[in-house]
Amino acid sequence: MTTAEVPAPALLARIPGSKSLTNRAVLLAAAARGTSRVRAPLVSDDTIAFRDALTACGTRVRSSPLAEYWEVTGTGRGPTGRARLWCADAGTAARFLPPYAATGHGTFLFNGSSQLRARPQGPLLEALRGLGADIETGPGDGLPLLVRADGLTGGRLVVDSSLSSQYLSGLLMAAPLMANGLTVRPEALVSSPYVAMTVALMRRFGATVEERPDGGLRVEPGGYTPADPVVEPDASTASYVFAAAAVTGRTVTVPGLAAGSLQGDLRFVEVLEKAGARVSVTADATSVTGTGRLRGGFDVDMGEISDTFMTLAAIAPLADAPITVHGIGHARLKESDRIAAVARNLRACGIDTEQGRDRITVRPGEPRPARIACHRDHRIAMAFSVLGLARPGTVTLDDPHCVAKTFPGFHEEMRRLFPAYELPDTAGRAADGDR
Ligand SMILES: O=C(O)C1=C[C@@H](OP(=O)(O)O)[C@@H](O)[C@H](O)C1
Ligand SMILES: C=C(OP(=O)(O)O)C(=O)O
Repeated sequence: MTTAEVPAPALLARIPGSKSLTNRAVLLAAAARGTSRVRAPLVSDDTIAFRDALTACGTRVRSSPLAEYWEVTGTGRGPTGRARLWCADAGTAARFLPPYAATGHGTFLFNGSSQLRARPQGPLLEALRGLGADIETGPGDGLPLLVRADGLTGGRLVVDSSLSSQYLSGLLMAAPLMANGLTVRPEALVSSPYVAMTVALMRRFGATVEERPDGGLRVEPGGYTPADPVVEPDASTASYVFAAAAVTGRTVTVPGLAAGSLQGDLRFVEVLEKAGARVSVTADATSVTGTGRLRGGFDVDMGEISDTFMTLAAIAPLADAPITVHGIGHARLKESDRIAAVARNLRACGIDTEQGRDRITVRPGEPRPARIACHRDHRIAMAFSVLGLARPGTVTLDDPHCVAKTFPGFHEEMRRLFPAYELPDTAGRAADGDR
């Protein structure tokens, strides 16, 4: 082999913990009687908001000095007393915490940023009211909401899960604290891997959950027992460094994100494989090796892994043929209307796109420099940063700090891995909504 043929060494990415696993683990630990340790938690805006909301209603959480673990002391029941819970931008807080609060006794006022207040809560409220919970809301069906809690007996429910899976996850996690447990069937479930993650973690904390032949789930009463789960690196976050591997022709490895992962978003690597990258998922790590070119000419359903569709869409102009993503209508209801935001930003780069209710097509083209409107959506910022890595000088983010929702050190890690990555101007941060 000549020197020219020696492959560049793999880049080892340091990807912080999963937001979804951290927030589930902290909630289940709060509901368990005794002390749990949540190891390698994500420390970011979303998980700090979630942790602080739980602390506000009486849970003790202590971080080890370097946040290698959070020690959570739970009471074995729902919260008691009066508290205000600030959910910031975190959909998981707004959807997981009200059902937990309703199993307790007291009054709990939930609120969040203007971005979060615009996100729908209707199916969750309907389900909780169907279980007898007393909940007051403002004029819409979102936050703010007041839960006047007096315990829940549980029962049977059908939950509209067409807008978000988080309603079902929230109800499931509260179910072991209901006197008679819960039998629940989702209708039109999106993002189903997150429900599988919920069930797996509930079992880890000692709950009994059975799958029923009609697609429903039966959760037995009896609460939770403490556990010491290790949080995996976040698979949605890893999608940016994997995409970066694909467009730069390098190999990126994420240790700890491996076969048997509880995160559906790890399947994003299969999408990169379609686009021509080489992928390896072993018992210890996942690696993606790119060619520096992207193969297009495919149409892919990303409904179950919709947090990663933008990672693909932002680099899709670099492919040799159009790429269509479908099944992602619910991505319009997240931190931004993500289909519209991606289309508008690509258009600003001179790229031709076409959007439908639940789809987007991106046509090949050479992006021209543009200021990217992040809409305070961490994933818009991170996805377009990968395009900026592939085409230096094209991408300026209007709010580079918004990555802090799930990965405060994103830009620095991209720069460490890829010295050519242009660090954004870090002056200023868009307001995070009126509190
Ligand atoms: O349960 C979870 O942890 C999540 C579920 C998904 O939301 P939807 O179910 O609303 O699609 C995902 O987009 C979000 O980032 C995290
Ligand atoms: C949709 C997201 O977050 P959440 O719903 O948890 O606010 C996300 O992280 O992409």
